[in-house]
Amino acid sequence: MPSALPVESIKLLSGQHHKPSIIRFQYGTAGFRTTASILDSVLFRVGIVAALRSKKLDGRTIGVMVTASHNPEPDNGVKLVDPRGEMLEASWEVHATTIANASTADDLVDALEVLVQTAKIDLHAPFWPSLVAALEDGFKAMGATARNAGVTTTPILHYLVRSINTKGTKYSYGEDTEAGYFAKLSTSYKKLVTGKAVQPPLVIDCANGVGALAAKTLNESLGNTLELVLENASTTTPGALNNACGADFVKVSQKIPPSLANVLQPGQRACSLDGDADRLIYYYLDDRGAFHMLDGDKIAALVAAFIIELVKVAGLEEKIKVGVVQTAYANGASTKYLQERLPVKCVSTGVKHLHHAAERYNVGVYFEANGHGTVLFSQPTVDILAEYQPSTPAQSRAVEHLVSLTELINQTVGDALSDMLLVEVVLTHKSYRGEEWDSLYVDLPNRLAKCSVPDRNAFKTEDAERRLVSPPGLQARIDELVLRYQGGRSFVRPSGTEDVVRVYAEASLKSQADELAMRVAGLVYDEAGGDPTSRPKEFL
Ligand SMILES: CC(=O)N[C@H]1[C@@H](OP(=O)(O)O)O[C@H](CO)[C@@H](O)[C@@H]1O
Ligand SMILES: [Mg+2]
Repeated sequence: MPSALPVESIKLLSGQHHKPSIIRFQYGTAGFRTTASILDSVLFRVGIVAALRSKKLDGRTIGVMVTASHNPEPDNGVKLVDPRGEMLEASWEVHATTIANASTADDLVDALEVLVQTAKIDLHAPFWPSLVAALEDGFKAMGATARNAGVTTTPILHYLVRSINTKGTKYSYGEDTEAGYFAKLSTSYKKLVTGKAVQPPLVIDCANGVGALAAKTLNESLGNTLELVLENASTTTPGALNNACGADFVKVSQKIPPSLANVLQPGQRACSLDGDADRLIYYYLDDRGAFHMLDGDKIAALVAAFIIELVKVAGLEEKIKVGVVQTAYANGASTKYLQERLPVKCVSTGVKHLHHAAERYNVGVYFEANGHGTVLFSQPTVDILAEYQPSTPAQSRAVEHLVSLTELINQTVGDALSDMLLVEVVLTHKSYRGEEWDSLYVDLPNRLAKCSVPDRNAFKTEDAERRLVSPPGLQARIDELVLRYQGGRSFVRPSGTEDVVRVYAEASLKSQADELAMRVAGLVYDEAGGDPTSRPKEFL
C-alpha cells in the first residue's frame, strides 16, 4: 500500500520534540511512564499513534490520558484508550514502544511506515473528533481534530470514549459529556437505595488529585441520598498529589493518611482514591483506634456475594454465572473465601489481564488488591435481564436492581467513584458498617517489598506470575524459605511500571510475613547481583 503519511509535517514538528538520546521508553501497564521532564517527545509521538489507531479503526474516537495516577507528582504517564473505553490493544503497545524510541525524525517516519504497512492502515479513513489534551502537535502533524476533555478522571475519559463511539446505536453507553456521566451514576444509585435507610456520611480522601473535582460534582448530584465529606481535596497545591494520602499510600503503608487523624470518628467508614480516581481503598478505625483496611479483595468479596444473591432471588442462577478474577497479590484469605462460593481465576498483574479474563464470565468481577477493578456484564446477560419476565415482586425487584447495577458500574475500566457507590449500595442493602463487611474473612498478614536489581528483565515468571522460571534455581530457594513459615506464601516478579523487582509475602503472623518478605528480598538481591555496599539494611 503506498504510504500517505504526511511526512513533511511529521518531520517538521518532530524537530520541536527531540527524543532524549540515551533513554529507552517502554509502553507498559501504565502506558509510557517516567519523569515528566523527559516525556515531551513521547507525547508528540503518542499523538501520532493515537491518530493512526483512530484511522485503523475507521475513524473511531481514541482517548489519551496524561496522569501521574497513584505516583508522586513529577512521575508522569500517558496512556491510550481504545474505542470501547478499554486499554490499548497489546500488539499496539509494541508499535508505540518502537515509535517512541526512534532516534531521529527519519527513523520516526520509517517506524510509522512500518506500522502503517503491518497494521494495514488506510490513511484516508475519516476521523471522528478525538479526546486529546497535550498532544496537539502530534495531531497537527497528522491533520487530525481533537476534543479536549479537560482536567478529568481517567475513568471519566474511558466513559466518554465509549459514549462517543456508541452514540446513536442500540448499545449507547450514555450521554457523551461529564454531566451525562454524573447523571448516569447518581440516577442509578438513587434507584438502588430507594426506601433504604440513608448511610451516615462517608469521608473521601481525594489524594489531592482530580478525583476531588469529580467527587464534588458527584456529591451535588447525589443530593440527600449520600453525604460525601471531601478531604485532601486541594488540586492546586504543588507536591500534594498522592503525598501521604491516596489509595496507594493507604494500601502500602496499611494506615490512614495522617491528615485524617482528627477527622475520622471510631467506626466511621472512609475511603481513599488515587490521583486519577481509578483506585479505591476503604477503611475504618475501630473503638480502640485500630486501623482496618477494606481493599480491592474485600470489595470483590462484598460485591460478588451481593450480585450472586440478587441473581438467585431473581431466579436466574441457571442462566447467569458470576466469576471473579484476581492476581497473585490477592490476599490468600480472600481467594479461599471466594473459591468456596464461585469460580475464581488468577491472572498476571495489570488490569488489562483482569479485564479480559472477566469478559469470559456472564458477570465478571475483577479487582486488584490495590483497589483497581470493576464488574463486567456480558451483552447476552444484559439481554437476559432486559427480556426476563419475573413471576414474583421479589424477583422483579432483584432484576430491577441488577439492571440498575449495570448502569451504576463503569464497565469500561476500574472507576473509584462508581465503585464507591457500588460499595455504598451493598452496605445500605445489607445494613453493614465497615466492621460487618470486614468480618467476611480475616486477611492474612502480608508484606510487599521492592528490590532494585541490575536487570529486572532477567526475572521471568509462569503460572500467572506466581513462580519464577528465571534466574534458574531461584524459585526452588524461595520455596525452601516459604516452607519454614506457617501459612507462608511468597512470590517474586519484575514490576511492569518501575525498575524494580517486587516481593510479596504472606504468613499467619505479621512478624512472620515481614520476616519472610525480607528474607526473600535479600535472597533476590544477592542472587541478582545487587551491589553489597548498597544492600538495604532491612533485607535479611
Ligand atoms: C503490586 C501492585 O500494586 N502492582 C501495580 C503496579 O504494577 P507493577 O507491574 O507491579 O509495577 O501498577 C499497575 C498499574 O497501576 C497495577 O496494575 C499493579 O497492580
Ligand atoms: Mg490510577
